[in-house]
Parts: sequence; C-alpha cells; structure tokens
Amino acid sequence: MTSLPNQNYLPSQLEMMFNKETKPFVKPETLLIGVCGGSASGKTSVCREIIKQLKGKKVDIIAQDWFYKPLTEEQRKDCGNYNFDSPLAIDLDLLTEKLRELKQGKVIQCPDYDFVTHSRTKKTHQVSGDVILIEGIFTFETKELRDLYDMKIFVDVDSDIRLSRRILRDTSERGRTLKGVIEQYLRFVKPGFESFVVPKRKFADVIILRGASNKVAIDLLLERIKVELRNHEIGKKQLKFNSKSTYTLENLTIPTFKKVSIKN
Ligand SMILES: Nc1ncnc2c1ncn2[C@@H]1O[C@H](COP(=O)(O)OP(=O)(O)O)[C@@H](O)[C@H]1O
Ligand SMILES: Nc1ccn([C@@H]2O[C@H](COP(=O)(O)O)[C@@H](O)[C@H]2O)c(=O)n1
Repeated sequence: MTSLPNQNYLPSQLEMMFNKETKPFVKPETLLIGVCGGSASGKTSVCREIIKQLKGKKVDIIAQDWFYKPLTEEQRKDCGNYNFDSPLAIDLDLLTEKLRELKQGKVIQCPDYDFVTHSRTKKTHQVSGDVILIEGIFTFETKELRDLYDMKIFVDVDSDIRLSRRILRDTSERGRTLKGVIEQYLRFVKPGFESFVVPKRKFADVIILRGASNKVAIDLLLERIKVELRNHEIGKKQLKFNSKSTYTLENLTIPTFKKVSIKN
C-alpha cells in the first residue's frame, strides 16, 4: 500500500513517481549496470572508462570471472578439455545472490579467481557504491540476472579483433601459449560465443560498437547514467521504506502550476 502526504501534485509528477502497479518509479537502491559481450571485446575497458569519467561518484566493478567454479584436481590435469565458455562453468546463482544483496544496500564480499591455476584465491573483493558495473560473457544469461540491472550494455567488437586481443592478453597475463589460445578459441570460445552470448545481445539497452575507443557512445552512456543517478538520489530522499514494506513519500516540494488533489 502506498500513502501520500496531503499535498497536490501534477499528473506528470505522479506518473514519474509510480508505475502502473503503484510501485515507485524512482528506485532508491544502488544502480546496477550489466555489461555483456564476447571475450576480449573490451567490457573491462568500457567499465574503467565509465569509472574514470564518473568523478565524485562511488563506482565499483564486479567481474563475473570471479565467479568461475574452481576446477577439481582431476579437471585441472586435463584443463585443455574443460569448457570455460559454458554458463555451467560459472556460479551464476552466487552472482545473482550477491547482486540481490547489493540491491538491498549491503556491502558485499566476492570471491577472486586465478586464470593460471583455474581456482579461487584467498583474496576477496569488497564491493559497494552508487553505481556497480557487472561485466562478463554471461551477465545477461538468466532472466533473474537481467531483471536486476537498471541498464544493460552490450559491447560489440568483430571476432578477429577479439581473438587478436585475447592472444596478446592470455599469453602475457593468463599463462597461456599461442597454440593453446587458438585451440581453445576454435573449440570452445567461438561456439560458446555463438550459442550463449550472441543471442543475449537483443536484451541490451545500449550496444557499444568498438568498445572503449568509441568515445561518442561512452559520452552518451555517461549522460544517461547521470540521469539515472539523479533519479536514484531523488528516490533516496523522497522514499522511506517502512517495516511493512509500504512506501511513504516525504518532504516532496515540487513547484506546481496546474494542481490536482489527491485524497489519501
Ligand atoms: N580499444 C582497444 N584497443 C586496443 N586494445 C584494447 C581495446 N580495448 C581493450 N583492449 C585490450 O584487449 C584486451 C581485452 O580487453 P578487456 O577490456 O579486458 O576485455 P574483456 O573484459 O571484454 O575481456 C586487454 O588486453 C585490453 O587492454
Ligand atoms: N580458467 C579460465 C576461465 C575462463 N577462461 C576464459 O575467460 C573468458 C572470459 O573472460 P573475459 O575476461 O575474456 O571476458 C572465457 O572466454 C573463457 O574461455 C579461461 O580461459 N580460463
């Protein structure tokens, strides 16, 4: 149930505050932005660019890769045959749980992952902020995940460029050989991309071609994020969640021209 103070509002103001189910349109929680795209498309680089430019805001990243399931000793001995490009390789339930906690305003602890040993490290990542960017190849995989995001971005880069970047990155940072990267790409990465990642592109609100070097797209995105942040801040000031999960609007002072009366 929603209660309004005895005050007059313009219809457009009311429309802004509530959707058809009379739930508040402005959300007081942390802004969650899902960033999806193929391996080495530049998802992390796009997120870093957003963080760099959103000065004065606390922005954090969650790498979906942190949630890779650690390999068993047996699997590690035969890791060349392990498919890391199937959603089954990732603990998406844990990721979903962590995002729900963030939505509840909690500071969360995420696991860390080592691409060389294919296992979790002892380290954890503490995540909190006004805006959280969640990047990974399977971030749009389930409806539950997609529904948690306030905005969905897909980074779209040609596969030859992605493969070239992946060769450079995986041989220098992830302890791989050139032969290994190419074999893994042809056997698992490319088919996985076509089966799981490409079909999720349609869920994106924004598609960034060429990744972080697309300054125009990043600028437009930043403007939109700032609008969302303003809505969230207004929401934080105006909405108070009471213990019975009803919404109460408080201290709303908006100048009115044509007034309509709302009876409680
Ligand atoms: N626009 C770009 N131009 C050149 N190299 C890039 C560009 N974007 C990313 N890279 C490089 O490609 C690799 C993968 O980029 P990254 O942002 O980590 O991709 P993802 O997170 O999608 O796997 C990194 O080594 C990064 O430095
Ligand atoms: N032990 C692992 C785990 C994952 N991968 C590959 O990582 C890719 C996803 O990470 P990006 O940063 O590139 O998005 C995915 O394509 C897996 O093949 C791996 O090689 N080893």
